[in-house]
Amino acid sequence: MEPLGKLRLGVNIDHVATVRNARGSAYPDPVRAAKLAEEYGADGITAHLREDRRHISDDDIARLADELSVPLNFEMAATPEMQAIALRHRPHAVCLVPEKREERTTEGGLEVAREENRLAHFIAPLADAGCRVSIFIAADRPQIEAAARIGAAVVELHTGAYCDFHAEGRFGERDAELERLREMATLAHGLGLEVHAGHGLTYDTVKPVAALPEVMELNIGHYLIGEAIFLGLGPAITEMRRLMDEARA
Ligand SMILES: CC(=O)[C@@H](O)[C@H](O)COP(=O)(O)O
Ligand SMILES: NCC(=O)COP(=O)(O)O
Repeated sequence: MEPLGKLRLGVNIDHVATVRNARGSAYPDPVRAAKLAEEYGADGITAHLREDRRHISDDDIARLADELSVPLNFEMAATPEMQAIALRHRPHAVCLVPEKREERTTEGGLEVAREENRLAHFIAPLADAGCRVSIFIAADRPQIEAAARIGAAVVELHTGAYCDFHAEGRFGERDAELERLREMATLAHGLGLEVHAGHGLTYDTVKPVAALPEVMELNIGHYLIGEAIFLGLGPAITEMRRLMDEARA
């Protein structure tokens, strides 16, 4: 299958806020980073307002919603508090993610199959408000089928396991996970869902995911913010963009 179009890069700026919050200072400002990312070709900005506010703050979301020129992808847990915040700011996209307070980072995808009824009601007002509803999801058939049934517009496939296997040198398991991502991207696209992917992607792992023809957007943050220490944020994004384009050519 031919690639379905230009692969968009969403830059996640959460971990600029992590550095800021380590000192309780006003800097570095994630909104400034988002604007720089825009200048360097980010097609969108992703920010995750965690329930514990460990990085992005409510004020960051308000400013991002007001000040960005590219679409904001607002990641949040499926809670009434977060729904109210999303309805106040009406970002371009709302991506529902699973959250556990004790986790270091997002573990696995959202449980949709067992919560179909609740989630169908939860996303309806968001869609009515004009937000594209996305579900951060494991590469798992029943979950993807349930996401389609509840009327989500987008699924974002969790690439964390694929990246972890690569980092640990478990290449057989990495390749099996990539195959699962490939099959589930095809399934999701066939069900009418737009397919995104992200979590843990690096210069070493991005190309095989970028080459999946149904994937329309990658959301990448933690690695880019780390590379920004060495290269600067703009050049770090430029290099990621180059690798994505190379994989897609
Ligand atoms: C859902 C997702 O993959 C990102 O939001 C990522 O989780 C960044 O935030 P954390 O590093 O706090 O998990
Ligand atoms: N949804 C994934 C995302 O926004 C970025 O994840 P990461 O690159 O910070 O792991």
